Amino acid sequence: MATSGASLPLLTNRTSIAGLKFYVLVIIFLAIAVSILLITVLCIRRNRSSKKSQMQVKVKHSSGTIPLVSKEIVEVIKIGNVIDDDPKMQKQVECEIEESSSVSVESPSPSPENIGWGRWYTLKELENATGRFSDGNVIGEGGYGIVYRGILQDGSVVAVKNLLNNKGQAEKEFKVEVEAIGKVRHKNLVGLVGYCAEGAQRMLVYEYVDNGNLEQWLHGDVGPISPLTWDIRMKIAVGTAKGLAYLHEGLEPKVVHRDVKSSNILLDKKWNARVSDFGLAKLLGSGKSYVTTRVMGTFGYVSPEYASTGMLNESSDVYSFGILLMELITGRSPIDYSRPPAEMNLVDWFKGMVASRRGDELLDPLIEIQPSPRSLKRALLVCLRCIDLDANKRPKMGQIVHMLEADDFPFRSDLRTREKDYVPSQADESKKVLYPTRHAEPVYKASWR
Ligand SMILES: Nc1ncnc2c1ncn2[C@@H]1O[C@H](COP(=O)(O)OP(=O)(O)OP(=O)(O)O)[C@@H](O)[C@H]1O
Repeated sequence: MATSGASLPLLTNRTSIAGLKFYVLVIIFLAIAVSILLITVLCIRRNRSSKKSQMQVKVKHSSGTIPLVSKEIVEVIKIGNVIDDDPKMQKQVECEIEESSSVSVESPSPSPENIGWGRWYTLKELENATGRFSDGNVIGEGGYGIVYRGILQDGSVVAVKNLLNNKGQAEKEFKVEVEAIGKVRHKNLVGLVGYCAEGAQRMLVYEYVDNGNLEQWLHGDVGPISPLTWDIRMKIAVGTAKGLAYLHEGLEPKVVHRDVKSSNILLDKKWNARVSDFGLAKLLGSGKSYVTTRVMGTFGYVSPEYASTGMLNESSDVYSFGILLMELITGRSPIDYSRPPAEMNLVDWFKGMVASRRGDELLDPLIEIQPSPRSLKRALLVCLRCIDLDANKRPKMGQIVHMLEADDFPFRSDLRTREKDYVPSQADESKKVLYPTRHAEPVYKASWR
């Protein structure tokens, strides 16, 4: 009794904070603490349930005929030249070398009439098209935001990429993307049909490609026999090469994609390849390489010189294309930690197998009908040339198109190389084919368009 009696005057004492009594302050403090706690708990629960429903939606949406791939996108922060080797951290490389000064953060403010190449959509139009961005219309989610399927008022089907707008970085990428790809049209590229920039919202509206992406078909559950036959795989490789050749050689200024990978190769029902996601593309002045202010790409596909120096030109895309072609041949991911250590890195395993003349064992076991040895050798040689450590020795994308299509490649060009550059050993034909000492550059006709 004596104790509580003594504490009462202390509680009723006035404090120096706005002359409030001590007990009032205690009550205010407790109320704030309880509110913060409640808000935190509510936020966590909401977050969890929205993530869960998004996952369910993704499964629902693509469970038809397109296989699912479980994706964990993790950012890898690169310090200096060392790429983090932690397996858990290797899905995505995103290295900030220094803040870009060339790209303005201002929102574009076009009018529907003046953008020329497409349309500026209002938020309302895109809300209507996507059922208010309903979960049922989610196609998937990438590093830049959620992609929705939408039907415009004229009945055309589109993919609406709702960019994460709360990051300055996404705004910059948005502007780069719009300006770089707005006017680009090619049968092997996913066309941008418009965009929306309203308030804080930033959205890109693309043509809809209806048969999933290459990553899903290569690494999803397709059963014991892949629907991607050898011929289909080569068709996808050639189509991708044509799309990239157009970006590199058919535009002025040229465009380097910067994130060539299997999830960015969309497929239609006839297995035509459509290269998507120009979010990382950057316009380049012709004839010069370009030191970019940011290095971006996906781990496993990034060329060594691009990863370490930020030196960017189209040969970085050629390297990534080489990895993609390896992926098509082998059905393996560029980095796969579920494999034995010697096979985790696709490039190392691939080179080792070729060096020990076991090239035919590289073939994806899910391919039922084997390609001809000539066709396989041609593809293997193209891979090796694309991943040449000397970026200057890598072929151009237009040349790659011809190499992949030419019936007599590598045999004719290899013959020329041998005649001109070195005395052939008596080694077997495959060794000669796969290891020319210098790359012959046959004269290619520019027919890749
Ligand atoms: N035009 C399109 N038509 C149909 N599906 C698309 C289209 N664009 C993207 N998608 C699908 O939406 C999903 C997300 O694509 P997005 O390009 O945003 O990410 P990603 O390529 O998976 O990853 P990242 O952002 O790292 O490139 C993928 O499943 C992709 O196949």
